Amino acid sequence: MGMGNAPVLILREGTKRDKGKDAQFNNITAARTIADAVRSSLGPRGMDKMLVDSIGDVVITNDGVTILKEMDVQHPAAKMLVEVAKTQDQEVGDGTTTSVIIAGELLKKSLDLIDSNVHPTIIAAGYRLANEKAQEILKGVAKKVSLQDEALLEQIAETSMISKQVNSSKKFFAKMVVDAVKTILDKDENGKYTADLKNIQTVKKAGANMEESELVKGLIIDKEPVSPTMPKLVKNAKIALIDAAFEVKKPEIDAKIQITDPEMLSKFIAEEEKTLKDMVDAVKKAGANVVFCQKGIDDLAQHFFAKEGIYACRRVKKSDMERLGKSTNASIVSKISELNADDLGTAETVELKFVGDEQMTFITGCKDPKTVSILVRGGTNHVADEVERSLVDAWSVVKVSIEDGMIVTGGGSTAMELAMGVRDYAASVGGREQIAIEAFASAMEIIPTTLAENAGLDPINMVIEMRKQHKAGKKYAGINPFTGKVEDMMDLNVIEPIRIGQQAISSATDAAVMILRIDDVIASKSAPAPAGGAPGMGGMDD
Ligand SMILES: Nc1ncnc2c1ncn2[C@@H]1O[C@H](COP(=O)(O)OP(=O)(O)O)[C@@H](O)[C@H]1O
Ligand SMILES: [Mg+2]
Repeated sequence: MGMGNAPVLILREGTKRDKGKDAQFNNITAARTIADAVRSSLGPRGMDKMLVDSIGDVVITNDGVTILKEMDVQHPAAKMLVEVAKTQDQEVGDGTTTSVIIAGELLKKSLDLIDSNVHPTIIAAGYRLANEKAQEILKGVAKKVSLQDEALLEQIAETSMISKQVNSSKKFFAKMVVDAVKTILDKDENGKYTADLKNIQTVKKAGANMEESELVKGLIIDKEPVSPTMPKLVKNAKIALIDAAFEVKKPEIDAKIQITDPEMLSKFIAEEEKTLKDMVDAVKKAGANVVFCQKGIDDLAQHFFAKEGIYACRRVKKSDMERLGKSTNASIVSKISELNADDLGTAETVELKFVGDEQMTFITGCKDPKTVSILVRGGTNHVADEVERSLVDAWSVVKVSIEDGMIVTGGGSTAMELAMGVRDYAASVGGREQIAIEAFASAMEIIPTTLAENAGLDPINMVIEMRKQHKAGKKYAGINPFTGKVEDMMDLNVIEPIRIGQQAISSATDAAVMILRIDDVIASKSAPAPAGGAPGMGGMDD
């Protein structure tokens, strides 16, 4: 046989290749599996999921991004949907389930179109146009919110907590969260507010009712002073941050010290004592009455500190040291003898307080008050963890509402406005994209549909009723999962920051378009098997 007829192998043997509709079908199916996994957790009547990892640790949550992070997703297209949730989490902090459900629905609709021979690039183009229109409509239906609308801001925080275990205490936490965000707020040159959420710290401790959680305007350090004879409360604290040990350096391994007579021994001990005394004196001379040390504090040094009435903690975490530095305006010093008054930070009080049966150090009245700590309580560790996750959602929505100054109503009401607006727009575009834009419009209805489903309602009837009311101009009509009726979400105070929808729709569109445009999947032998590939089929020596 002549060379010209031999097949040219450009891919390694064992490479799996899916082309054309097969590739699209597989990718879309895998991505939709992800959306289906989180669907039942959407909304106030959504269910929680219990996730058990390979070593048996349990997480109970209905937070979309947490569910997806815990699932060990392998398929590349499915991973893109996990990315959608992560982006939503980073950019907004809430709406992760929503974003994934929308992406899944856009893909589902596109599969129908592909089946009826609409080319994926046309679908992608239509989705992009529809997304732009949707963003415009969102701004049109949004209402303004300002920093002074405290009740409204609390309402936004409450909406984000309705579907969580913290629901029964949402009023309590909403007040706390709005207070926290307002405290850390910054204003830039243009008068625009920004909130850096890194300035909110949480300290978790199980063993108490969640309403015993506490907002502290300052810092909580999970440490107690090294000696019980030290003061429990220091007012007008002058704080030294030391990144060095209050210990005498042990001699090198091979340097033996020969002690030949008792006089020499006592001299040696006296010297060690003097070194430690000098260290403590250096702190005292600088004027400090509180010391946070990142390293160890020798017993004798502890004794000297206690005698001077200095509050000293050892082995403080580096991240805590940095936070302390920032909020008390102290510099971290790594040479004790060089510590001076300028390096010290200040706070009105440093106090040892009981949290459950443990004691922690509370630093309040700081120089820069733009740091707050929330002491998170819950009956068990699982509850405390879920309280913390809910607080993160809540302060995130308050933050973005203040930053953007715009809100929309939830319960599927805004999604329905988008569905109707985008559908109208489709007709005006015409051409081959029209059908894709219409599909995008219908995909928006997945939000009220899922909310209805999760509340045990008939989704079709509910959506028809909503369409009717929206056509009649009731743009806040949405699903009330508690009464099972279509009601005015503005009246019910179901309010969300506009950024949830903006981000969810644009990243869902991006992901859908990206997945749609793939028509060739080339997986090397070692790559994880795409959906459908049976695992464990390889030989023993694989
Ligand atoms: N009281 C309520 N009535 C109707 N819908 C609500 C209510 N509270 C929240 N929702 C809706 O629930 C959805 C959010 O559910 P959630 O489980 O928090 O998912 P996500 O991860 O997307 O934030 C939003 O569509 C929101 O409008
Ligand atoms: Mg939410």
